[in-house]
Amino acid sequence: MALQLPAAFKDRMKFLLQEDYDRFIASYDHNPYSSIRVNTLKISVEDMLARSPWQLKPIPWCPTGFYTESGARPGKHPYYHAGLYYIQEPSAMAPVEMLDVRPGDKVLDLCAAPGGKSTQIAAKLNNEGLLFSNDLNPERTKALAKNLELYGVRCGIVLQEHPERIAGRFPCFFDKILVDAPCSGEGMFRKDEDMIRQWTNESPAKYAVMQRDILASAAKMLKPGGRMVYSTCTFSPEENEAIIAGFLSDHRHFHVEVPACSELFAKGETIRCKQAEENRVIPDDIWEQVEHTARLWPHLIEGEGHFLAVLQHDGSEDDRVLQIEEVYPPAQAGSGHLHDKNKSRSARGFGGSKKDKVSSKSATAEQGAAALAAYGEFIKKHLSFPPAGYTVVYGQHIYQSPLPSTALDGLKVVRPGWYMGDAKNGRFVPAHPLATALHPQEFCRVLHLSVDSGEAVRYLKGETLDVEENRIICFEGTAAKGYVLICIDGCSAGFGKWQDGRLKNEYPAGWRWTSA
Ligand SMILES: C[S@@+](CC[C@H](N)C(=O)[O-])C[C@H]1O[C@@H](n2cnc3c(N)ncnc32)[C@H](O)[C@@H]1O
Repeated sequence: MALQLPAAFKDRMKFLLQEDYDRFIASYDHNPYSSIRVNTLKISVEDMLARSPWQLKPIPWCPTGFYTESGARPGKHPYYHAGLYYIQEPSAMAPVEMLDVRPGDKVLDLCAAPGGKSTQIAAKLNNEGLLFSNDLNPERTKALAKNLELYGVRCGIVLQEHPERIAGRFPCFFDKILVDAPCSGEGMFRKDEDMIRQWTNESPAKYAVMQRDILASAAKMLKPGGRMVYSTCTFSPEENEAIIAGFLSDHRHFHVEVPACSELFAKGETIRCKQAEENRVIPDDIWEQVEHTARLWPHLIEGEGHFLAVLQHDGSEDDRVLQIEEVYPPAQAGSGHLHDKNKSRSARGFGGSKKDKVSSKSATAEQGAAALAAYGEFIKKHLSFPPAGYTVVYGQHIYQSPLPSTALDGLKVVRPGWYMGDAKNGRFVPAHPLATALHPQEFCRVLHLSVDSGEAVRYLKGETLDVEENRIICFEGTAAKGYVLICIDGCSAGFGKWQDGRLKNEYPAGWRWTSA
């Protein structure tokens, strides 16, 4: 075993696993597994299998997840830049599969960055419903927002908030909540040696305090009859079974559901956990439930170490909570309103800098109305459908949001919705995330580039391309000149602007292909 595991960690694992310890330690001789999850917002699993440059082997607990063959470099392929798949560790795909997300659900991903599980939830929503993706870490929240944009999410809101503050605004609101908690990361030691360096014998107890608080806040936001999944990528029972046992003791209106695919996973570890929790009186019926939690052990499955618990609220339909449309009746795209930034603690648009931002004072009602009118015109001329939800304007940035901006007042908002573009001098300039969330048939001008011809990579590098007029596919009555949706092997990747045989590249500088 080449990895230097901390002695205290090995002692803990010996106590936890007993006769299975040797098999567990032998798993560190195996390379970590590599896998991708197909982004069904952009491409079907069948189509991805048909055009995959690598051999793909199904992951048993995730119908859209596939192991990649050794030597595959999925991060260096144009399909990655077009958001066709997310590179995600196999075990990390399990929690969302157990959340049972359906189109139309209101879902909260409370510890979401960098967005692996949020993009998985979004694919299950199929852009119908609402996804709140929150994380406390500002840097990680930027990566989260970028990933949601790359993967074509239209119904997402990104927050950077303390869970308790969100709970204050959205009590009993969500149908489904994922708490993929910050943890000591023991299950990731094989994949990421940094996690070993950061680990100390005190880490599990330190994280357990945070996990208890985050889960308690989450419970306040779940509607009666709703479902939560709690997950970690660590082995210590203090952060796993003990958190669930404590939670059930304090929340008797929840029970643990046996997860789907339970036959593939090991049961929760209650014997050792009970011994460790001997100072706390936890009734036997709770320990029986804790057994229904699941452990993904690296010596038993092809993936890294994970834990998950499905927590079902016992409430009934009688405890029905108002639906979004009842609280906030839908409005037409382009008929939104200016957001008063003084009421929001922050709102940064994609690519926006402080310099770019129009202060709420200078963004007068007149300018706001002009911006909205230009946006409405653009939508009518260029899109085949009216985007759902509310049009909200933060400074010069225009978003289409599943909620009106007043619903988010007082919260630290990173993205209030689908970023459509900017109002500049009375004009509307479309933004990159508008393009990445569109399907080819939804935009008035489309240019298809193929990976095989090399044009896709040239576009992703930011090059200007020579393109004959007859290659621009237009809606009836639309001229070839103007904004064009660029698709790579049929999936949207960004915008270009066509005129007189030249395609000006609108792919953002910060996203460009830099590989050789
Ligand atoms: C395991 S990671 C989440 C991984 C993510 N779910 C994914 O699939 O990409 C845990 C995250 O919790 C965030 N975090 C830490 N404390 C938090 C808190 N009190 N509230 C919300 N998020 C928190 C961390 O910044 C970190 O990004």
